[in-house]
Amino acid sequence: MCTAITYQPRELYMGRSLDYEASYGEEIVMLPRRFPLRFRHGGGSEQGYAILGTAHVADGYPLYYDAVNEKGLGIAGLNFVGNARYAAPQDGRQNVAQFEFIPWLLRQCATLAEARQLLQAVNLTGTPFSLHFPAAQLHWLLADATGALTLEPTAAGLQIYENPVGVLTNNPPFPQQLFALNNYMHLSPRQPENTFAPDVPLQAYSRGMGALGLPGDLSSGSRFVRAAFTKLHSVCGESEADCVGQFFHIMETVSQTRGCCEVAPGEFERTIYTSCWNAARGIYYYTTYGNRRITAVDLHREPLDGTALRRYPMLTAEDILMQNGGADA
Ligand SMILES: C[C@H](CCC(=O)NCCS(=O)(=O)O)[C@H]1CC[C@H]2[C@@H]3CC[C@@H]4C[C@H](O)CC[C@]4(C)[C@H]3C[C@H](O)[C@]12C
Repeated sequence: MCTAITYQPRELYMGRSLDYEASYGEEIVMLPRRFPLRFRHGGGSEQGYAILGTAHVADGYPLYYDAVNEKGLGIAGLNFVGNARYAAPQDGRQNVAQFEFIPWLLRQCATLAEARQLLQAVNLTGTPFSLHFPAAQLHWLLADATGALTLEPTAAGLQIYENPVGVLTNNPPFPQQLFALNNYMHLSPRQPENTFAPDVPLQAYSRGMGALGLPGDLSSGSRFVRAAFTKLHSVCGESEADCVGQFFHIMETVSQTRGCCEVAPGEFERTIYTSCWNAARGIYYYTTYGNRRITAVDLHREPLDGTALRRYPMLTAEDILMQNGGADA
């Protein structure tokens, strides 16, 4: 499972959690403007916008999970197993294999409006990257500071939905996830009033009772509602650190603790990493299951006009500051 959100207290922050039982070996990967990209079904580009995100690099190719470009357009791919359908390559159309979708899009689009335009013509194919990597069944959250879209590849082609809450999880398809919010319209960060039976002496005996009924389990549908409620009521401070910290707090409400979701005997899903980028500044922050210290890679400290990928393996060891009893104590 995974959850992706946008969060825009002022500037736009966007990111995702990746929940899985195993890691493929994720790295923070910067693709510079002049990295030559060849597309599987023809064509390529010698240059375009620089991209920063999480990828698994295979044979020198960045298989991106989520990323942002230097213009602030960002995207995250999440599992959509059982519902994603890709097409076969077709003559006369722009054929893009799903594994090259993120670099293909972020390389050439500066804005959501440009992306929306370009997506009209795309034919997303199920072409596998290699025998080792069959096509992942995904859907995507795509956003810039003007808004967010959900992209779902179906048998009828790529469905493009406005995403007014800026949240995406896995199944069911996005329209059903969004519809489910209707069931929770009574939830509130304020204490409830007794409309149940005013003549019965009911009391709000604990804080937080306005959100009683917010689903607490780990299913996709429940994480969607919980992330939306938390994000939409989130209040955050002014500084970059305040906003980034608050973003990770929102994501903690949907994080997976090893042991609570068994996917095979003795195998458990966990939140392998959580990312958060400041779209305008091109700073990519992340935490991992093992290391909760926020680590960052800044696109603008990289050689943007380069030709070679720049790679930073994710840090996965806990980094605990011992505050007393040190050498100089
Ligand atoms: C497994 C992850 C989703 C986690 C998730 O949601 N787990 C819950 C299952 S459930 O939905 O709740 O049942 C997904 C998310 C992004 C994916 C990569 C995208 C690039 C590349 C595309 C290629 O085609 C295949 C290899 C490739 C490296 C992909 C591997 C894998 O597929 C990744 C990591």
